Amino acid sequence: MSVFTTVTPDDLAPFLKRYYIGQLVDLKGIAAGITNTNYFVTTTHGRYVLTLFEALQSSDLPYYVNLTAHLAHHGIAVAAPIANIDDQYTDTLNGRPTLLVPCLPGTVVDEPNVAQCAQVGEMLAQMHLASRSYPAHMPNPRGVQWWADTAAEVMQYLDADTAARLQAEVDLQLRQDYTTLPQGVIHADLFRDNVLLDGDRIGGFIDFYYACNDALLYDLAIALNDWCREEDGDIDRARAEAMLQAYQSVRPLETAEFAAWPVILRGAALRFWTSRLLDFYKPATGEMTYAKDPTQYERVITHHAQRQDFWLTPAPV
Ligand SMILES: Nc1ncnc2c1ncn2[C@@H]1O[C@H](COP(=O)(O)OP(=O)(O)O)[C@@H](O)[C@H]1O
Ligand SMILES: N[C@@H](CCOP(=O)(O)O)C(=O)O
Repeated sequence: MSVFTTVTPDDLAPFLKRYYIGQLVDLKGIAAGITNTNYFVTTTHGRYVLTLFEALQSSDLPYYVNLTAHLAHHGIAVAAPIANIDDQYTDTLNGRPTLLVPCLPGTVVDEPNVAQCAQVGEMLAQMHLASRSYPAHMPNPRGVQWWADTAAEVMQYLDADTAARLQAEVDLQLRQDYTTLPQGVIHADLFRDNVLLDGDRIGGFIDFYYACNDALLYDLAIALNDWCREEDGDIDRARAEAMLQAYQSVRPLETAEFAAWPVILRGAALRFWTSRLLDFYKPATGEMTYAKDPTQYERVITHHAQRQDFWLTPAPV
């Protein structure tokens, strides 16, 4: 259950007076999510999601919040932040910075189909293009050096074989230079649980709190590694081809990206292998003890390392 800060209707009444969204009808905590407190807020005007940020400070929020406003302005399916009576997107409730957004249609899909993977690929490419005019810049706090530092921190807990494999992956990634690839704003965590789907249509991309500036191809690799992944860590060809073709129908990949693709897929997997190892062996105090399985991403890397064909055919010119 991810309601860390309790909000009662009495707490919310004065807060809602700072918005033009009607009177409170119902307030319900959202169980999904692992970082922030989220509530469904139903008013006489409609249904909204209220987020109370548990780790991010008010000063951290503008990059993410203005980004979603920018993307919504360009027609990308994201929840546009709602401004308060002072024309501010963020406010405060029960000692936490807050954000209020409309409730998007759809639900999280655990087992996506080919059409859904294509929709995600297409919208991801459109998100990459739409954010070219977004002026703010945020370096990736979880870039290659973070993978290397995190691997070093957890190495002591691993058996010798696993430690050697992890170190080899880190060394491989430290030899790459992804800064020469097309750069832009990336979501950086576009997993199945961060997209709402309404049938085969995207209800919305959510949870932009890892968004940053980095290689666009890396974002595509993160999404593909999750959306097209099978239980054993292998990638489903039909879903991968659909996602890549749909992405390229909007933003064809450049020659350098074709060359980088097999290795960046492993980098995108290493990002989550290391973060999951860290969550598993050194959970931060105050965080929920639930940690996702690190070996899932170790297996993804094993499959990528053995693969000859990476589903990319040049886009028609
Ligand atoms: N705009 C929205 N519309 C509908 N549901 C939402 C919206 N934003 C979040 N949710 C729901 O809240 C859950 C948790 O949101 P998320 O941003 O992933 O939280 P966390 O930051 O804690 O991981 C989502 O799985 C989804 O069910
Ligand atoms: N999608 C990631 C989890 C990202 O959320 P975090 O806040 O737990 O880092 C994964 O599946 O590992």
